[in-house]
Amino acid sequence: MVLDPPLSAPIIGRLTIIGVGLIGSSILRAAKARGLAGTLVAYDGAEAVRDRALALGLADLVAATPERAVRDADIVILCVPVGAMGAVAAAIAPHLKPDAIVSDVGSVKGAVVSALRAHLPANVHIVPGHPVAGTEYSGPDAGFAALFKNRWSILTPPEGTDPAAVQRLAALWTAMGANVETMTPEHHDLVLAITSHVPHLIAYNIVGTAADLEAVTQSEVIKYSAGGFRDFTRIAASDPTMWRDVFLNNREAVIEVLGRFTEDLIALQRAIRWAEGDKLFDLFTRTRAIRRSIIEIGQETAAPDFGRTHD
Ligand SMILES: NC(=O)c1ccc[n+]([C@@H]2O[C@H](COP(=O)([O-])OP(=O)(O)OC[C@H]3O[C@@H](n4cnc5c(N)ncnc54)[C@H](O)[C@@H]3O)[C@@H](O)[C@H]2O)c1
Ligand SMILES: O=C(O)C(=O)C[C@]1(C(=O)O)C=C[C@@H](O)C=C1
Repeated sequence: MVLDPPLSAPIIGRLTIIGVGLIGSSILRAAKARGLAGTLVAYDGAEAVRDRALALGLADLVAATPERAVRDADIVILCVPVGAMGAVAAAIAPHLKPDAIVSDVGSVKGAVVSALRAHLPANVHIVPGHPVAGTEYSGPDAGFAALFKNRWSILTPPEGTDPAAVQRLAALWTAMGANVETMTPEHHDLVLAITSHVPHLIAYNIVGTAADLEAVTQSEVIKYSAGGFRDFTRIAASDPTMWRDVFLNNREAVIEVLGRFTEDLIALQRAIRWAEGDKLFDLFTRTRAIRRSIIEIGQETAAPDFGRTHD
């Protein structure tokens, strides 16, 4: 997957990325590859990450403080774990220029919107976002420029946000290859609970259960994990800080979806207990069709409408 060639002129003057991990470094790489900003600035709370960002040449300036990083920035994107968004917003708030756009890439939106609004001044534009693209790896070495190509980037601007600011951020994501969609934070959090958050919880749980089972020793887990279990271990290798913060900040939607999921699981358990093969066969046929339709439209990250019925 390759990005389009560089633009003839930048579309942003100064772009600042706070948090140079998988997502932050991917934005820097994509922006650099396509020449999207006049000046690229990076800051990370960890000195080792700042040193690595310098060594990798990810930005024109790797700032030593958040204050310095956001000075004169036209767009600032917070790429830190969801639980750190409020503290970062508080640290940069007094140093932002009027009319700057402040965005983020957090996997949860309602809690982040509240955290940003609580700390940022009224003279900046808050346009929260979430690129629905990632991997199980973290850190500045894990990023790559084409991460967002043909993936969704969801923007959740609070009511009353200047449409021109939303448009400028959308243009940045489009230039990085993403397809942009706008929705409310609440809708985002419910959709992502089913398509991303609960699937991760299921993966963490099944791998934990397997590891705890006496009969399945560590070596057997590895030895026989060529099939479906291996896919779960990939997801369950995702960053613990990031995912702790996701679940702590999207509790309501995750608990709602988990309730539905648990009911459906119990129904499957009953079908197995009573040897109701037709029920199992019907569900598996329906889910196979969903997978095939996702592949057909080339959108492996699209949210399927499961349309499950309860008995
Ligand atoms: N990993 C994914 O698949 C994925 C996909 C989409 C969105 N996201 C979201 O993107 C954000 C970043 O995730 P990531 O995978 O890039 O994480 P990461 O662990 O690779 O990088 C996060 C970086 O933030 C830095 N950081 C943490 N607290 C900080 C603070 N207070 N001030 C400055 N820097 C700080 C860390 O040192 C680290 O370098 C999260 O909010 C996550 O929910 C992740
Ligand atoms: O592909 C993966 O490894 C991911 O988990 C990426 C994934 C997802 O669930 O789709 C994870 C969290 C994000 O907020 C967005 C994307």
